[in-house]
Amino acid sequence: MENISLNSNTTIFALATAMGRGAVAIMRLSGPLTYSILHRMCHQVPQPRLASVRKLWKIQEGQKELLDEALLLWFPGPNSYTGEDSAELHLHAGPAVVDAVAEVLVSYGAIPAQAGEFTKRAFLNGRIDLLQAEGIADLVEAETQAQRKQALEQTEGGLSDLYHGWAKQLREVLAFQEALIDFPDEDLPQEIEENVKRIIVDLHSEMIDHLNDQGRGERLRKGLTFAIVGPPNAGKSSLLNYLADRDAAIVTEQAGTTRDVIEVRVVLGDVPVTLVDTAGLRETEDEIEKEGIKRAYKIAQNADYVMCLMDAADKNDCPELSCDLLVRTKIDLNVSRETLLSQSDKTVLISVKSGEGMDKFKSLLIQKTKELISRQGPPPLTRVRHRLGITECVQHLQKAQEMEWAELRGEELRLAMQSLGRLTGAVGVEDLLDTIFGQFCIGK
Ligand SMILES: Nc1nc2c(c(=O)[nH]1)N(C=O)[C@@H](CNc1ccc(C(=O)N[C@@H](CCC(=O)O)C(=O)O)cc1)CN2
Ligand SMILES: Nc1nc2c(ncn2[C@@H]2O[C@H](COP(=O)(O)OP(=O)(O)OP(=O)(O)O)[C@@H](O)[C@H]2O)c(=O)[nH]1
Ligand SMILES: [Mg+2]
Repeated sequence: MENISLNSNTTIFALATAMGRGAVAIMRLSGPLTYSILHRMCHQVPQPRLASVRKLWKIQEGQKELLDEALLLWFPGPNSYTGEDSAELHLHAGPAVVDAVAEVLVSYGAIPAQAGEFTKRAFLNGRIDLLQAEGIADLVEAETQAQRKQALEQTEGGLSDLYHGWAKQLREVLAFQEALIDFPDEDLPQEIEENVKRIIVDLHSEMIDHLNDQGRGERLRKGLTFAIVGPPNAGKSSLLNYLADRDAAIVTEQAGTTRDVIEVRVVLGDVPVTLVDTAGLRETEDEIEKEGIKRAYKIAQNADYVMCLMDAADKNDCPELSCDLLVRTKIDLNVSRETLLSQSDKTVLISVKSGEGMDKFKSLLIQKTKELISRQGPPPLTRVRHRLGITECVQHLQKAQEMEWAELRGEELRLAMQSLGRLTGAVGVEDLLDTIFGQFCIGK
């Protein structure tokens, strides 16, 4: 708790835009010294929330030096992003301008902000909850429209509403529960006891459904991983290069060309996908190749989708049993009748050389990414933190269902509520804050 009260006494600043890029750099300020710093720098502080052009001055030992002509915004607390007195200095983006302004801010008592500190203050001042703060972090990082939508929904409180709704129901159940404790059993209508049990059962199954989502929200947030595995020379690196639209991996006629794991990030069906090319799977005495093959298996194990590539002329079975798709390659060369006939849902035929089958293959991948992240119904959880919290909550509800005594059941319900409270940030989260906000970029 100590550093929380300390935080609000300091005035922090950070560049909110990327350093060294663009025409304008936005310097953000938040904290109690904001007004006096603005006043010292520009003499006439603009009207609240009214963008105004001002000359920015550095005054030292009676010398007055012009630093920049900037657009200023002054947000008196609590009507600001952080809830504190804040300001924005829209500077010319040259690094020398930014450095000179930062130096003056420090000399006037402001300190550089930590990663995520503006948003952390917004949370500590009750303007947003923890789930919304995480949503903002995701929105800042979103690369695709689908990611933007998911992050925005969380920022707007979609997930918070879901968890608050559950917490509210638990509170009501708890109230019934207290009634059961306070009055002798005989006096209470049977229905109350049954009602309590039914609500717990329903909540429990709703949370299980929320957890059983195949990690859709987390997958969309972080992007998917598609592994390309198979025997040597199957055309794995050729396919990677084709999908990446550049020569990311070395391709040769020699079996065993690729040894390292090669990752390329692409966007498929509005989802960021990391394609991973791997060493060809085979028995080998070569130490380097052995290590590459070990890594290939590990990649396949952790991938969201595994494609096994095999030469269409290869009569062997797929060496990676847990693959999701068998891709028969080089169909521009001689292909046996059996191979052509053996096409199934799990098999596609391609040639990166002639382009044959590539459109169908690509649309299949896009369809797959959509399946892996598609959802209906309530907002999905988007982080491991959420998964752990809801799992904890489910465990308490499970115990509550097993309890004979109302007193013990009440305790489990209280613990279940606490798990939800930690997710929204309503209770006991001091220990989490550094982890959560530390992942933000500076200036957020
Ligand atoms: N220049 C700039 N652009 C930005 C932000 C910012 O801080 N500065 N944002 C942030 O990172 C986002 C917008 N979010 C914001 C949310 C609340 C307030 C705010 O000042 N709210 C006050 C006053 C509202 C009003 O003007 O009526 C409030 O809610 O009381 C500002 C930005 C995205 N764009
Ligand atoms: N005719 C034809 N040749 C192909 C096709 N795809 C790949 N090749 C050739 O097959 C050979 C091996 O291709 P790679 O992409 O290096 O195969 P790989 O699976 O990455 O091989 P390793 O890295 O050794 O495991 C190269 O000579 C490619 O030019 C194709 O569709 N048609
Ligand atoms: Mg290769």
